[in-house]
Amino acid sequence: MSTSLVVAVDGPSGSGKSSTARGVADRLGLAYLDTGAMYRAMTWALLRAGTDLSDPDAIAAAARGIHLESGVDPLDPTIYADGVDVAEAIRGENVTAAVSYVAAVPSVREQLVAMQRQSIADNGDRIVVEGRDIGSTVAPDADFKIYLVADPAARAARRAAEDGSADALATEQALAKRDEIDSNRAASPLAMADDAVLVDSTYMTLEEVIATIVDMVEQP
Ligand SMILES: Nc1ncnc2c1ncn2[C@@H]1O[C@H](COP(=O)(O)OP(=O)(O)O)[C@@H](O)[C@H]1O
Ligand SMILES: Nc1ccn([C@H]2C[C@H](O)[C@@H](COP(=O)(O)OP(=O)(O)O)O2)c(=O)n1
Repeated sequence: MSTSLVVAVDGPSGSGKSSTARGVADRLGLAYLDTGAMYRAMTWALLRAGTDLSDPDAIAAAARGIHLESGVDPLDPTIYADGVDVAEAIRGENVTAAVSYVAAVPSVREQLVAMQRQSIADNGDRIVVEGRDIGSTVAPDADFKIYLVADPAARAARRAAEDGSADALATEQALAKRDEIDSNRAASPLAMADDAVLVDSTYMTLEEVIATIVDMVEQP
C-alpha cells in the first residue's frame, strides 16, 4: 500500500492555487480536490433555488438538501450540483459575487468540510487539496502545507487575463472585497496555518511554483 501524502494548498483568490495544485497532483500522481469549486457549486444551486442569500438561516436550511459531487482527476476535474454539470456556470459573475456570503455560514462549512474529509479518505489520503482552510481546518494533519500568495496587482492581472476582462482595476477591487470577507468571517477564516510554508508567486512562473512544491515533497 502507498503511504499517505496529503498536500494542502491555501491562499487568497487568484494566487494560483488551482493551477498549481493541479500541476503538483499531476506530477506526483495524486488526486486533486478544488474546495472553492464546492462552495461555488453550492452557491450556484442556492441561486437557482431562489434562496435569500442575505439570510444565513435560509442558506443553512436550503444547503442541507443540495447534493454535490467532485471529480478528482487533476487533468479533468469535474463538479456536479444535484446532478447538473456546473463546471462552467460556477465561474459566472453572479456566483463569484455571492460565494463569500455562502462560505461564511458555519453549517454550510461543516457540511462541505465533512465531504472534503470523506474525499481525502476515499482517495487513500493521496491527494492535493486546495482552498482557504485546508491546512488549518480540513486537514490539520496534512503532510505538507503551502500558503500561496502573490501581490494584489499580479493576482488581478492574472484573473483579468483569464476572464478576458480589460478592467484589471475593477478585478483587483473585487478580489480585495472577497479577500476581506473571507479573512474576517467568524468560521475558519482565510489564514495561514502556523506550520504552513509561505510561497510568494508574484515573480515566479506557474512551472516554477509547481517545481518548488514538488521539490519540497520529494526532498523534504
Ligand atoms: N505563477 C504564476 N504566474 C503567472 N500566472 C499564473 C501563475 N499561477 C497561476 N497563474 C494564472 O493565474 C490565474 C489564476 O490562477 P488560479 O490557479 O485560478 O488561482 P486561484 O485558484 O488561487 O484563484 C490562472 O489564469 C493561472 O493560469
Ligand atoms: N476551502 C475554501 C475554499 C473556498 N472558500 C470560499 C472563498 C472564496 O471566495 C470562494 C471561491 O473559492 P475559489 O477558490 O473558487 O476562489 P478563486 O478561484 O480564488 O476566485 O469560496 C472557502 O471559504 N473555503
